[in-house]
Amino acid sequence: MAGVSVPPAEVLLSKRVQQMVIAGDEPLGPYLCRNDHHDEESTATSPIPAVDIGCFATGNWSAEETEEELQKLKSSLSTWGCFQAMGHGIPTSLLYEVRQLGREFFEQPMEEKSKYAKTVNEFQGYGADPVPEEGQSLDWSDRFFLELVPEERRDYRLWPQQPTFFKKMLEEYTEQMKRVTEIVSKSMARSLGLDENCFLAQFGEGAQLAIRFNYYSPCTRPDLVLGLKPHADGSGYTIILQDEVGLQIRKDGKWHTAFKNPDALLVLMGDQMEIMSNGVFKSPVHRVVSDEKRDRISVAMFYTPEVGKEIGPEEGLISGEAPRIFKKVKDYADIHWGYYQKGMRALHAAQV
Ligand SMILES: O=C(O)CCC(=O)C(=O)O
Ligand SMILES: [Fe+2]
Repeated sequence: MAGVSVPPAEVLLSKRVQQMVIAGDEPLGPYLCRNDHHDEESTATSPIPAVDIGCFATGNWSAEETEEELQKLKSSLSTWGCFQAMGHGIPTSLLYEVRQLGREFFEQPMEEKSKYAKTVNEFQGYGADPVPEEGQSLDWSDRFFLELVPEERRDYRLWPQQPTFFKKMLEEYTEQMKRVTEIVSKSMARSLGLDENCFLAQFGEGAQLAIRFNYYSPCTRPDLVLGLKPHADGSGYTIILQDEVGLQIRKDGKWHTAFKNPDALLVLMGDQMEIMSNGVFKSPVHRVVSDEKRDRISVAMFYTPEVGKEIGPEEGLISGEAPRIFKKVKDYADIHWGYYQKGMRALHAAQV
């Protein structure tokens, strides 16, 4: 577009996407990242498998039924790299309230949200990702990111005063997530025939939980932007709560839309679970598409090994037929971040 000057990413990122949409601004420059007309044809609609994790927690199920769910879990994680967790025991009302908490936060006036704003290079707080490397695209979304566990990593100055029940609700959800991560980590180990505590031991006593509320504004040109660019997570795994469709998972060369299921938690493997499972579980590439009319909230809980803790493939998964494919690594999330900012995956950095 001759004659149209595009501000640099730093300048664009000084404004929130939500503000731009309210002001009627069109996306421009690095926000324009889609040129994949052909990929519309390759969007598929097969549902992500659902696994009833209640059977791993209660002991009320028969051995056959439990084995069947374990097999489903293993098969979903080695093909899709994710599954919809049902039977998690979190009341539907709490899931609704957590999503609502996100909505209410973003619906506040800018002056209120700005009290929790992060600077460009920080992670915790309200804003967008730090400025990516030259030539990388920007996401058509706003975020609010908080570290939750271990508690000493919390920065309470960034915990909103409004809505007033924010702190209570977040603490309640954190407790539920600790419980769910324990069930999921143990079940994943059992599904691979390993000692049920092996992944928990790798995550360590100081395993981290961090939450990201993602707000995806509508966009007049959803064909040109993405709410979140294609990426794989650097976490151990991520537990996603969503209210509307928009998330897509890459599998077999196609984008698969994750249907909305307000009662389910979408459990998605990050690169570190791919490493610990020696490649048996896949860390899937995923993205979020924008909608012309509708906004969307998602709440992602990142579960990541303790800071400074070395992780690596479980020995029990390595054999003559299944040689080690990953090295031991530590603070992989930082390695991941370096590549993410270049628009690249990081997993190769952990390969032997
Ligand atoms: O919004 C979503 O559903 C996915 C969010 C996500 O992939 C992330 O925060 O890493
Ligand atoms: Fe993600």
